[in-house]
Amino acid sequence: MSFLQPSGQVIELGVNIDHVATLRNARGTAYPDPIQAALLAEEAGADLITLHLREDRRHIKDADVEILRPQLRTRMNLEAAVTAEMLDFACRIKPQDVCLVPERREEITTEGGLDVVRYFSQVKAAVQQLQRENIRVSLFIDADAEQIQAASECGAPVIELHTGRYAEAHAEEEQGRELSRIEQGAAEGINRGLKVNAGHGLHYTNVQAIARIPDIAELNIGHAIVAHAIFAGWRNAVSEMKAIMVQARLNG
Ligand SMILES: CC(=O)[C@@H](O)[C@H](O)COP(=O)(O)O
Ligand SMILES: NCC(=O)COP(=O)(O)O
Repeated sequence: MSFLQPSGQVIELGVNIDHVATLRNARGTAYPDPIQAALLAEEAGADLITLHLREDRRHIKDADVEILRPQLRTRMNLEAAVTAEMLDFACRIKPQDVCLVPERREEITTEGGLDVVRYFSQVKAAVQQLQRENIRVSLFIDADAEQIQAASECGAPVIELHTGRYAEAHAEEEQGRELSRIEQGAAEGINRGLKVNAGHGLHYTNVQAIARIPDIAELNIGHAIVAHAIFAGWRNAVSEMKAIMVQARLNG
């Protein structure tokens, strides 16, 4: 369910279920079930479900994606690296959305945005391959004018601005600078006719400033929701995040 805001721009919540799978994999049990988490998240207000099939399968497994795809009532946003293996998998599963992300096996989490400038030809080919399967492609990039331009020029209709540096900023001044970068990046994306999303490291007290940016259509949030769910319950963690986002957008 999307909330139409005075600005006319809907703010949507993509719930990333990766770390439900992290907890499941910790003991090799079948629980907690990421599929159940996704379906309950939809009931609690998620507008889409995001999941990151990493090369090392540290959390989401191929079967999670395969089983979930036909069951989702909203839509699936599959995050994947720009590799033949992942592109072929995505073309077989045909999620509504694929977000191309950078990936290094040794990273703890996604460290930066996809370098579309450096890998332009490969990313363009990946975008075209996915679009041939009627998959909408998003590029997970830093809020950088050159990257936004390259994303537009390679034919991707959507960008997701990496909010990690904003989320990890300790000093208020640094966080303000990062917020301005994201605001400018979002405006640049809109000027280029792109759908602009954002995500990474967002939580219950830093999401408001991002949700207030009227050019941003969708926030993908996972780790903080899974963490909060331990104390508040899964449905509440999702519904609370959605309510905070909507209220922030309404307040402007
Ligand atoms: C691309 C992104 O920022 C998130 O999807 C993040 O990758 C979540 O997965 P990890 O926590 O495994 O990095
Ligand atoms: N693309 C961001 C995402 O899906 C969730 O990132 P995080 O909230 O787990 O940091």
